Amino acid sequence: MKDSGSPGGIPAAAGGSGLTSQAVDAIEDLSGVHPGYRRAHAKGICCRAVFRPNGLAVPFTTAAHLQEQEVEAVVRFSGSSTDPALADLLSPAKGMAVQFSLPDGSITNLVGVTLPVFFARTPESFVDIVRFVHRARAGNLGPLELIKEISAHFTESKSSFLALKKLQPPASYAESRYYCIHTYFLVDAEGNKRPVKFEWTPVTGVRALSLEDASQQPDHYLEDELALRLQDESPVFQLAVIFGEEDDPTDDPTHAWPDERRRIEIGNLHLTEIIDEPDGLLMDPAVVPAGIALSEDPILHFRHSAYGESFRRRREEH
Ligand code: HEM
Repeated sequence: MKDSGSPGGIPAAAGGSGLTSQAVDAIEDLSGVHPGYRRAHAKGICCRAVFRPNGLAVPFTTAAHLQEQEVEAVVRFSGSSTDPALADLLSPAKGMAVQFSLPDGSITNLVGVTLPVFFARTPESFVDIVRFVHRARAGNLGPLELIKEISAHFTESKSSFLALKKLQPPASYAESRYYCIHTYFLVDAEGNKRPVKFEWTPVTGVRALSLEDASQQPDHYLEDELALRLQDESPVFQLAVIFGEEDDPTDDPTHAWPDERRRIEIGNLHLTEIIDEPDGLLMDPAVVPAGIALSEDPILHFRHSAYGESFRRRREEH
């Protein structure tokens, strides 16, 4: 467990190793520094929410927010770009980060995106790929040529870029499915550990726009749409856990598990209202409570220090 009790989940390791700074520098190079903004997923909108667990996770985990008591949460939806001004349509992958407030005053986070797999297997290859993208863009490659080039150089990125190519523009942040990608372990009262992945699915289903419709939307249509929607309704996401089996990799975020794995719905998240971003919000996916353990996935561990470093930089700029 990492820092789950610290205020706002601020990692003690902020400041980071050489590789952490290199990774954050490499992301910054993509569109320059935008003072005060997150170094990735810069553009976003926050909501207040309530998570109501249904008790079906109780045999598998002692995690406080997955028992039977409802907990408050903050949700931040985002576009993946490093540029906070980029139009929604131009950053294809979207994020949904959820921070649960646990009964003992600590927090835990689940961070998802609209792609089922990540493009890098290790922090080192993350840095190589981001630098490669930067160089290739400078050489004026179009988006499809860029994907082709990256897939040719970095075979581990293939599944992720295939999924990216298939992504359609979402109709709404509230009508998209979000994958938390990494493996975590649920830990039961006897200490038994089971590998799982988490997924958020909107109860009203997933809906995309045609390219023609999307091209007519205003630049910030997803934020506008969510704000309007929340005036009339309270969108609901189901949280699912998917159980890994014997040979399913638990340390590789570039690799999806087979579709037929056992899956249970363990609770519903109700979005209630749009709010300003709470001060000090940091969605570190490595902050987990008792009852959940991190897998050995090196990307999951690296995100702890990279998010801390981005947090430190954006806070200093305020
Ligand atoms: C080496 C791998 C990765 C690095 C270096 C990285 C880097 C970052 C950074 C620097 C931020 C901004 C953090 C902040 O200032 O609070 C961020 C945000 C985010 N990342 Fe990653 N990331 C990585 C992998 C992933 C993966 C695998 C996912 C998919 C689940 C993901 C989804 C997100 C989302 C949704 C946000 C926005 C969080 C929020 O709303 O606060 N990232 N990432």
